[in-house]
Amino acid sequence: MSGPTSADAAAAAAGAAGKVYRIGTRSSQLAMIQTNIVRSALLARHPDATFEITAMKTMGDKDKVTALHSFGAKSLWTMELETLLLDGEVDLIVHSLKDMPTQLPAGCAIGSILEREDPRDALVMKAGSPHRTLADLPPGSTVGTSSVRRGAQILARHPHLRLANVRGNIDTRLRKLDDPEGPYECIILAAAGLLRIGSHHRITAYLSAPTMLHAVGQGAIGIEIRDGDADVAALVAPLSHAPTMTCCLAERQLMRTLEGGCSVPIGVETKFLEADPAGTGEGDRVHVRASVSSVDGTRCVEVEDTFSLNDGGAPRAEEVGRLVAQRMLERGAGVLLEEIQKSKDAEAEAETAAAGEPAVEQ
Ligand SMILES: NCc1[nH]cc(CCC(=O)O)c1CC(=O)O
Repeated sequence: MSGPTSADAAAAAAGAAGKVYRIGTRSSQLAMIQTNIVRSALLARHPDATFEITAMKTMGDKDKVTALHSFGAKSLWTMELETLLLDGEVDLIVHSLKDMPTQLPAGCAIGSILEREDPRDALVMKAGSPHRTLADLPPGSTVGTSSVRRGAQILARHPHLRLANVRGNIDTRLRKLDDPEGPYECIILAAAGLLRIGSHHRITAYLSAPTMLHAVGQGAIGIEIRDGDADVAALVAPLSHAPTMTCCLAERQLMRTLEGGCSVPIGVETKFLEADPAGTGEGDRVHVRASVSSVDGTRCVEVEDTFSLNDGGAPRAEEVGRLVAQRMLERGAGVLLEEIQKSKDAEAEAETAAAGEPAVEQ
């Protein structure tokens, strides 16, 4: 993704005055907060333009979904908004990058990736729980998560714990957690969501490598635009945060290469390492740690390395993601992915029969 030139930016700034831009978003609390972050940033740059918000419930927000896999589970959060985008009903969409499929529909593109909030997962204990860590929990305690990635990593280190699905938006999940009649002793949520909705006080502990690698794109906000819409591209490009963009493009390419589109236990941790200002000759680098686990957590392929970026921009970031994925495949990740695909196919069949709920959480 090449940044706009200053001439482009100036043209866009001049061109935006008096215009009305429509921003599409989900209507959840977190989605609205993230959309307002984007709207404020745009308004600060273009005080003479108008930015309207079109909020909707997507299929993923609704509790029951019939035959979900026929749509590809991953697009449940984005598909209807993308239809509005392609129809010209909205001009840009604000998403949690984590919820954006790695393959966007034809005609759609990522216009910007904003600076990442804390990408780690967070452990949240039930209100009043005396426990502070997963290791503290008595055998058989129930951890609420619908994410196969989180579940696999928990079972790998804490096979004495039990997993149970918990669905809904963040506040719904917190409510289900605190229900005295409820089954959960704790739940795992993205720290970013809790921080953004102002619920940092609910974070009992941050989870990170080697215990828990986070989801691809977690904690970052992505802006989706129409491919080739130069006006909107120039409008949103300055909102991008280059280090976040590098890390997230690498993570997304890793996932794409592994073809782990939806509900596959791929965990990552990516750190942008800025060039040493003392001038050791080393340019910017990126440190990547990534894993694929079996769903029960008993097997895992992990790769960790540091890569030079050499000012290679988006193509280099994606090359790094591809390299890490290839190393993972060389070390046997393909077998794990195949197994997971098989069990997902079987699950999808059962779900069609039962018109069950989606398991799309990353
Ligand atoms: N589909 C759920 C979702 N999508 C984005 C976030 C949190 C914010 C983020 O990861 O950027 C969450 C909730 C969660 O995983 O706890």
